[in-house]
Amino acid sequence: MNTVLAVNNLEKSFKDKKVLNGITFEVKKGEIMAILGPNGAGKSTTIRNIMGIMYPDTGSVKFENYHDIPRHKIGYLPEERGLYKNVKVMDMLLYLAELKDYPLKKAKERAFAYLEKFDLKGKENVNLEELSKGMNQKVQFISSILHEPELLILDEPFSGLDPVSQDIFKDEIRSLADNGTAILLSSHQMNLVEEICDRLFMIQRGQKIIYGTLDEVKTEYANFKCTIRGKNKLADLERIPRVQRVEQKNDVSILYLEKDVFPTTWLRELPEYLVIHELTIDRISLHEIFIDIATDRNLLVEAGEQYA
Ligand SMILES: Nc1ncnc2c1ncn2[C@@H]1O[C@H](COP(=O)(O)OP(=O)(O)OP(=O)(O)O)[C@@H](O)[C@H]1O
Repeated sequence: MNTVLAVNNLEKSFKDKKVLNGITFEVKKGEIMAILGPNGAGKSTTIRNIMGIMYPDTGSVKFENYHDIPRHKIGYLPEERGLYKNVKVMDMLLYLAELKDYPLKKAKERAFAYLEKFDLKGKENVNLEELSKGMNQKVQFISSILHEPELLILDEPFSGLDPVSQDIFKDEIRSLADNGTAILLSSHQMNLVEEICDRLFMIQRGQKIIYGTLDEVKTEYANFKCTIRGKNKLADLERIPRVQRVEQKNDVSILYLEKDVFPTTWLRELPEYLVIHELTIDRISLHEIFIDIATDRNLLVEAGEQYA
């Protein structure tokens, strides 16, 4: 797959506070890459450096086949919403497409089609300030894709959307990638990230923590967890070999297992005194990996794991 965007070793400080420290990753044609991290990790700063809204102290941002940032080839949904107010929906869409040198006739056709797709048919002549927050977000999203960008950067595209709209966004983002658009997306909704992303780049305090395909990350970092329904003493569960920690709520206990546990071997060796009404074994979710990192519980490190 062709690399569309290459971010290399970005460093950025505000006064004497370093907020980006060696950020390096690529976004390839046709893939959805998620940039993840706790609040204040440096995601928006990374995106702003890519967009040329601010400049890094060192490091580079390179676009395939371009020396400078090809603004007409990029679509950008910023974290800040509702940038325009007293403007009609269609006027704003066409104005922004024109700024990207996109043919007017084609822009208009695409705008009508997208408004219909996003359940905004008939809103062409409504002022943006009269639309709900979610509707505004849909219009802003349409404006970021109307000119058929090669690279689409979405900062928190799902925030504030109801589940139906989230699904519409999700399907559209997936279909854009399937048609070749390179997509960089920041989001805190780990379930959605897990559903649509091909690769992810997780940062904390401006530094890389995890970088790889969703499958690689899950296999590498998502240890198994065993959920048992049945009344058991915490101390008994904690004594079971290869159990890293236990969380209990009423009769349900979740046993987080160490890395490289083989579930079949581990299950065979469970002590007979355990009360088990139900038992399931799964890999921990991206959400749990994220929480480990964001809360500095960081079991990955405690387990002696090397970062990717
Ligand atoms: N213009 C600025 N001046 C000073 N500090 C800044 C500026 N912009 C961002 N920062 C700081 O840089 C750090 C990273 O901020 P950034 O907005 O990139 O985080 P983020 O990962 O996007 O967070 P969130 O998930 O909350 O949106 C934070 O500590 C923030 O306070």
